[in-house]
Parts: sequence; structure tokens; C-alpha cells
Amino acid sequence: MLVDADRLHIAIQKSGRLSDVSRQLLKDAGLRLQNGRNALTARVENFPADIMFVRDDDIPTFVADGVCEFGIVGGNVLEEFRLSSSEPAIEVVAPLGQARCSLKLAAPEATVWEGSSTLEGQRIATSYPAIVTRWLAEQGVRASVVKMNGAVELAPRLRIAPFICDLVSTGATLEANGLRPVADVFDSEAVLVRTTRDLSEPKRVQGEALLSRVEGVLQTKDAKYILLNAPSEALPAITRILPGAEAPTIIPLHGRPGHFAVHAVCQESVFWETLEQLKGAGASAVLVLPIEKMML
Ligand SMILES: Nc1ncnc2c1ncn2[C@@H]1O[C@H](COP(=O)(O)OP(=O)(O)OP(=O)(O)O)[C@@H](O)[C@H]1O
Ligand SMILES: O=P(O)(O)OC[C@H]1O[C@H](OP(=O)(O)OP(=O)(O)O)[C@H](O)[C@@H]1O
Ligand SMILES: [Mg+2]
Repeated sequence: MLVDADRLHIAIQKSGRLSDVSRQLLKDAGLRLQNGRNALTARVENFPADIMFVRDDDIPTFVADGVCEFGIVGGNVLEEFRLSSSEPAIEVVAPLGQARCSLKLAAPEATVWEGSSTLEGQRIATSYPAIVTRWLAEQGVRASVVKMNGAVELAPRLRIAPFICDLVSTGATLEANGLRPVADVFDSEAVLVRTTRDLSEPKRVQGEALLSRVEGVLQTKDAKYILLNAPSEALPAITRILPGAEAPTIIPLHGRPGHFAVHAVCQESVFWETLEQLKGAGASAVLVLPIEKMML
């Protein structure tokens, strides 16, 4: 029998860019949370796990310490933690393909940029000093890094530093502050992380079950089930067109010699162009169906 000590702890961001992404992933993995939005913890009704709602910066520490066995965090925050920690007992178990953004170096529009040597002897304001320091070392440039916890885009205007390194997605925040990106430092997306510390056997088993569900969710995101009919001579071309389909099932059509039904799970997006190509290759009666759950 499972006791409370065997329940997994999963750390997610309380509020911010990752909170909806994290809640949605847990929901898609079939986990039903008990408490309301303002609670700091929630019990999962139908899976032996409790959710901790925390600041995103604390997630790597909690997971590496083993206080939480799993967490969802931005790759940028994880990398900064890894570079700053002496014992980062944490691993990425699934990139989630969400909250994509990049850490970019930026400067006021008028700044003349002649490559990374422009930074020699300059100051750079950032919330990610360890990532920026590593990048400067890779570039062979000496510059000083000033840590700011937020509103980094204000640094040039406040004369804190002539350069900044901050997260950019659409670029709208940079533009609104009269800044332009000059170099890419680190690409990030949300990731599911796990502690690398030893777990009790029940927690290890539950962790594997959680991971397998998450992998299923990620695989079904773009996956579709395709059914179509085709004459035998069209089958080689059709199987080449089907996006990300391994070993489609090919069944003879009753009463139509030389004609077959093709069933395939496509792991990649199926676009209208794909259907047009399939028709062009000889397919007819093409159906594309969503896949609700998948466990390979
Ligand atoms: N503009 C963006 N587009 C996409 N993803 C982003 C963007 N800005 C941030 N992110 C990602 O979302 C994560 C969380 O961002 P958010 O701004 O909510 O953090 P925060 O203000 O530090 O939150 P907290 O209050 O939890 O400390 C970032 O670490 C990054 O991985
Ligand atoms: O390139 P953009 O699409 O404009 O996005 C970039 C902005 O998004 C993030 O801040 P967020 O909006 O999450 O607010 P925060 O500063 O309160 O964290 C980041 O710190 C940038 O300021
Ligand atoms: Mg934060």
C-alpha cells in the first residue's frame, strides 16, 4: 500500500509564463489537482503526487536537493543553476517545446556593433550572470557582468550598463525600450526535470509512470492517424510521403483486387499540402484523425 511518504512532489511555477504550460501538461497527463489557484500546494486526486507552486528560480534547487522529485522550469533558469551550483543533482527528462525564448545580448539602437570584441572592457546587465560569463569566456572577451533581478531593459537608460543580456521572444520589449539584439547567447524552452538522487522504490515506479504519461502527451501533440485507399502501384510513393510514419498497416480492400487500405500513425504535423501530395500519388478517401492518448 502507498503511504504519504511515497507520494511524488512536483514543483511548478506559481504564476508567470510557465504556470499555464505546467498545469496543462499535468492535466494532459491525466493528473487532477485538488486545490484552487491560490494554494501553495495541491494534492493530486488520482495519482500519488503533490504539486508545489513556487517561484521558478527555486525549482532547480528544490529538485537538486531532492525536496521535489520533478519540476518544470525554463532551460535558461536550469542552465544558470547548473553553472552556479557545485552539485547540480538534476537532469532534463523531457524538453517540452513550450515557452521558447532566447537569451540575447542587446544594446541601444545607435550602438555600433562589430562583433563580440565590441564588449571588451564594457559592462553587461543581466539576470543570468553565469550564462553570460561562460559566453564571454567562449568569445575570449573580458567584460564585467552586473546582476539585475528584473527590468534589465532599463539598464542602458539608467546608465547601469551600455549592454544587456535578457530573454527575448517576439522582440517587442527590446523595441519598446529602444534596444536591438546584437548576439544570441542561449536558446531556451521549458523542460521537465528530475532529481538524480536515489528514490525509494515506490517513488521510482511512480516517477517512471509519470514520465511515460508525459512522453505519451508529447508524442500525441502533433500525431495523427491517417487512413486512405490506394492501388498497389501507388503504395511505395504514398508511404514515402506519410510524415513520420513507421511501418504503416496495409490491408487488401474487399471486392477491389489490387486496391489497399493504408493505416498509419504520423508523428509529425499533417498539412493540407501533405494531403494534396497523397492524392497526387494516387490516394483516395483520405481521413486524418486526432489521437487522444498514446503509450509506446
Ligand atoms: N517572452 C517570453 N516568451 C517565452 N518564454 C518566456 C518569455 N519570457 C520568459 N520566458 C520563459 O518563462 C520562464 C518564466 O518567466 P517569468 O517571466 O514568468 O519568470 P519570473 O518573472 O522570474 O517568475 P517568478 O515570479 O516565478 O520568479 C523564463 O525563465 C523563461 O524560460
Ligand atoms: O521579446 P518579448 O516577446 O517582448 O519578450 C521578452 C520579455 O518577456 C519576459 O518578461 P515577462 O513579460 O515575462 O515579464 P517579467 O519581466 O515580469 O518576467 C522577458 O524578461 C522580457 O522582458
Ligand atoms: Mg523568477
